Amino acid sequence: MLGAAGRMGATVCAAVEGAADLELVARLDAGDEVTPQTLRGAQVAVDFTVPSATEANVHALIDAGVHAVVGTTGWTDESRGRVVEHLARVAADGGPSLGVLIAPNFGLSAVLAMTFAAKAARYFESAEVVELHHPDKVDAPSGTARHTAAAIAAARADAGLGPSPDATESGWEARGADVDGVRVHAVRLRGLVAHEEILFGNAGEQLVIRQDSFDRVSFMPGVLLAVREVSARPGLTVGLENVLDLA
Ligand SMILES: NC(=O)C1=CN([C@@H]2O[C@H](COP(=O)(O)OP(=O)(O)OC[C@H]3O[C@@H](n4cnc5c(N)ncnc54)[C@H](OP(=O)(O)O)[C@@H]3O)[C@@H](O)[C@H]2O)C=CC1
Ligand SMILES: O=C(O)C1=N[C@H](C(=O)O)C[C@H](O)C1
Repeated sequence: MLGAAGRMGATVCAAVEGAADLELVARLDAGDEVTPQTLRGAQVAVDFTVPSATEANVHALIDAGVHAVVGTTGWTDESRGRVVEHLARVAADGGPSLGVLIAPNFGLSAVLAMTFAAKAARYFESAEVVELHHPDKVDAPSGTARHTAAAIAAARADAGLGPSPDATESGWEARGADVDGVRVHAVRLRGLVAHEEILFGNAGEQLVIRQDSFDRVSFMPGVLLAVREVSARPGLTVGLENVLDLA
């Protein structure tokens, strides 16, 4: 477990220790090197660290011949592309066929909300995303909101829809972040864990899809499923929806 002392890391360690078919062999945190020695024979590593560290961790895991399950946010098309290239290079050099699974959200309610939103997107003129989190979160907007907005944008483009209507002439800073042309708003509030609302509008009607993770245990079935499945999926997989066959 990389990021073992963190909020997610500690919860994952407890979940792995509670699973009869899994064994927790190493707990690494900030300041620990990721090497075959520190990984202590691990077959799969789980990374819940920080956006600034996760890419280097994944490359170190590939070099160590260990499959990776990654929940940390901050990934871009470019950083994911470098992982694909690294995995291909290792395989071409006769190295192990490794799997890396990066998921912005392991919660079933969040994965389903994103899936439903992607399906709904083509039918609505307007779409916006609101993500709500605990105030100790370091990134904004959330990885889940970015993934959701990107899926909505792709569905709108497929359907030939243009931008959501918006006559705002000034005060753009109040309109949230622009993620692939979809406005994303971030709320930080003590007491919250992780929540998302996806709003769709047409003349005279609205659809709101909302999901709530009230406790980090909500992410554990998805994380454990990914740990069990990642070695059977060589290359890079992005999103738990692919493992759940929802994509
Ligand atoms: N995909 C999903 O389902 C979910 C994803 N997340 C994401 O997971 C990440 C972690 O979230 P959370 O657990 O709340 O954050 P925390 O800050 O609680 O935990 C991060 C941990 O990683 C440690 N760390 C920092 N740098 C390194 C490094 N180079 N190597 C190993 N460990 C390191 C930190 O140590 P220190 O504090 O000493 O710096 C800390 O213990 C975030 O990106 C968050 O958005 C969160 C929930 C669900
Ligand atoms: O930092 C968090 O807490 C969470 N991070 C992920 C994200 O940015 O989407 C997943 C979930 O929302 C919790």
